[in-house]
Order: sequence, then structure tokens, then C-alpha cells
Amino acid sequence: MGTDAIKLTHPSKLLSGTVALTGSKSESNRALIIQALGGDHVNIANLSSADDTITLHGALEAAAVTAASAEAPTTIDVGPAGTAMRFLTAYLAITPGNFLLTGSERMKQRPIGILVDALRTLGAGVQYAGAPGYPPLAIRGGFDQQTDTVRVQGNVSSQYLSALLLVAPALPRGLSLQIEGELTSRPYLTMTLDMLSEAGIHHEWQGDVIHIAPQKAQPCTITVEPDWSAASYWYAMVALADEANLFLPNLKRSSLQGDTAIVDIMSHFGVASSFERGGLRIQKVAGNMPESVPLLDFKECPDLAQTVVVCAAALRRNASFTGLHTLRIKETDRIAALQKELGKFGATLIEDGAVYHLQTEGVYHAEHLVIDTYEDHRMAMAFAPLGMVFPQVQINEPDVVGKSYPDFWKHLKQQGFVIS
Ligand SMILES: O=C(O)C1=C[C@@H](OP(=O)(O)O)[C@@H](O)[C@H](O)C1
Ligand SMILES: C=C(OP(=O)(O)O)C(=O)O
Repeated sequence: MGTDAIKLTHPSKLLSGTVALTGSKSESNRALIIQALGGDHVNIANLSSADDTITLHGALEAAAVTAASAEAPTTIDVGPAGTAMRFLTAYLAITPGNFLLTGSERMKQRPIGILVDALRTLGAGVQYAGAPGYPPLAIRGGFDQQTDTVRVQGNVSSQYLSALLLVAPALPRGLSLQIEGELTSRPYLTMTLDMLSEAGIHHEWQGDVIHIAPQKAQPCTITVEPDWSAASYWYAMVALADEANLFLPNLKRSSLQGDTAIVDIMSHFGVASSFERGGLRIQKVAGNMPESVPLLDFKECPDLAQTVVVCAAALRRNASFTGLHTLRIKETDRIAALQKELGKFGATLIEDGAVYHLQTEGVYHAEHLVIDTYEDHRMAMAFAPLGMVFPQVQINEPDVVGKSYPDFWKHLKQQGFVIS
């Protein structure tokens, strides 16, 4: 049984010391698929402790012991793990066996038709076991490949493309993936290709087409970097503290993760970053902040949006954002969730076509703020830094953080938050 709610406050408003973040769930989940297809000579170091990674690990183990001839399907439930759902759809489609791939109620509302269509074009046996276009999926794994060419829409979720690219080297005819329309969350696609390269898998990317020939992974150790999305919450806490100087070990400027964008974004909110030997130091800059915040685009780093929007609201900085189009199909409708919760302390997020305007004139000092989290880890973690500026912040269903950052509350306590 999880905890219903916690209350947080930060008496000293000072932050100092070291926070050791867990490994990136995005990198970990790619590494697990590469290992499952590549065999024992693919090693992984610093695998994430995130629930989503543990879920995918367990699912791959279950698939490995499924008899190819089994008539009754093996049910694999990924709960709320989006990358696990998308990566497993492609992985199970090429793995002999009979599978029912399902997830949480929210997962059944997160679209997957673009990926299923692409797999069917290749010849895969993937059927909808519920509503067309959505999980659960009935998968007859293993198929005769009909073609090596698929066209996939790139503007809904990059996870569909990553899922196909991860299995591409194991397809007998390889894969030519033609990306249609504007590509969203691009750094996650390049992360996939870079991690395949780490395992010795070559690709060619020309124009809108990525080609991967059939090939085997080479012996390698994939070292998962700390999670930059998790780092973003510490940036927000530093921005809201009276004084702060934190060291985050093993974070490097050149990362596979596009969420390094937080370094530049937070420079507009009074946080200075310096890359030192062995990690990253983030410090609160004393004095006035830059006058205005430029238009911030989250198309390449959607997971940072909640962190930054909430932090800006708490600092009473009006700002405008774009690239939020994928937020409505994530763990929750993140736009609606943000609008509702920001309203609880007087901030408004107004949609204006593709741009959203944050208005903070009405922000007031809420005595007892109660934040709902909508089964979304990032709602909990984006609003928790408000404990730095409001006397008491209650976070409902705080266990959601386990999805990507299980030690989040423990780390907050170590940094002086009083949590009851
Ligand atoms: O491939 C990945 O690891 C991810 C891609 C992104 O999703 P979309 O491509 O759906 O935007 C991101 O939001 C998600 O947290 C992780
Ligand atoms: C969108 C996210 O995850 P997923 O799509 O993997 O559920 C996330 O972690 O913010």
C-alpha cells in the first residue's frame, strides 16, 4: 500500500552537498533491449533503479522463458511505463511466442497505432485486444519479413521510431525507416542510434531515412549516465532556494540525453552550472535575474516542461513556451494537470495556438498548498520544489516518483526538507 500524501517544508532554504542521481531510465531501457537482442556479451553498468526499468527487465525475463509454441498467451503488464510498452511491442513482435501486452488504465489511452501499423507492414502479427489504436495488444511473435521499408509519422512520439530501430538489426532484411513529417523529441532518437553504435551496430541516416542492416551487437559495456530529467528538479530547487551550491556526480555536458537543455534554460532563472572533474556543480546566482525569459521550446526536451513551468510560476516570472504538443498523451494530460495545479496558487497557463503563456501576476503565498499528481511522477517532482517557497506543500500520491526516481523523497530529506 502506498502513502496517500506527504507534507513538505524546507526550514533553512539552503541547499549544499552532493546528490547522486539514479541512472537515466531512457538509456537503461534501451540498454536492456540491446542486451536482450545482443546476448550475454552486452554488459550494462549503472542500470537505473526506476520502476519502469525494473518493469522492462522483468518483462524481458518473462518473454525469454515463454515457449515459442505456447497456445495460452503470456501476459506482460508494463503498468504506466511508456517506453517499456513501445519497445516491447516491437521486441515481442520479433520474439517467437504468444503474448498479451497490457498496461495501466492510462496506458490503454496512450496511442500506439503508428507503431502497430509499421510492424504490420513488416509482416508482424500484432492485433488490438481492446480499442483499436491502443494497448492492450495480442502479439504472435516471430514473422516472415515482407519488406524492409516502413514510413512512420514522426510528430506524435519518438518512442515508436526508437522501438523499430532497436529491433532493426535483428530483422532478417534490416530496416529502412522513413520519417514522415516533423520529428518530435529528436534527442531520444539520436540516443537510440548512439547507444546502438556503442554496441557496434551501424546505421546510415540520409535525409528522412534511417537504414540499419541486419547485424549482431559486439561485445561491449554500456554505461548508463545519471538522469538529466531528474537533475532538472534540483535545478528548480536551487532556483527557489535562498542560497544553494549542489554537486551532482557524473553528469557531463556532452550527454546522450537532450535534457541537458536544462543547463541553458535555468540560466534564465538564476542557476549557474559548472562542469567540474567528476560531475556538475549548480549554484544559485545572487542578485537580480535577467530581465525577461526568452520563448522556451520544449519540442526536444518535453520532460523538462513541467519542471520549468512550475519553477517560473513560483519565481513570478512570466514566460511563454512552445513545443508542448506531446504533453497531452503522456502519463496524464500534462497541460490540463499543470493548469489545474498552477491555479491553486494563482498562476495561469494560457493556450494560444502552439504557444502557452504563463501569467504570474496573481501568484499568492498559499499557506497550505495541496497538489494532485494524476499518476504522473513528473507532477509530483515538478511541484515538490515549491516546498522551498511556500510554508507547507502537500503532495498527494507521492509514490508516483518511483517511475523514474525512486529515491526522490529520500534525497529531499537529505537536503533539509522536513517531510511528514
Ligand atoms: O524514448 C524515450 O526514452 C522517451 C521519449 C520521450 O517521449 P516522446 O518521444 O513520446 O515525446 C520522453 O518524453 C519519454 O519520457 C522518454
Ligand atoms: C513520458 C514519460 O515516460 P513514458 O512515455 O516512458 O511513460 C516520462 O518519463 O516523462
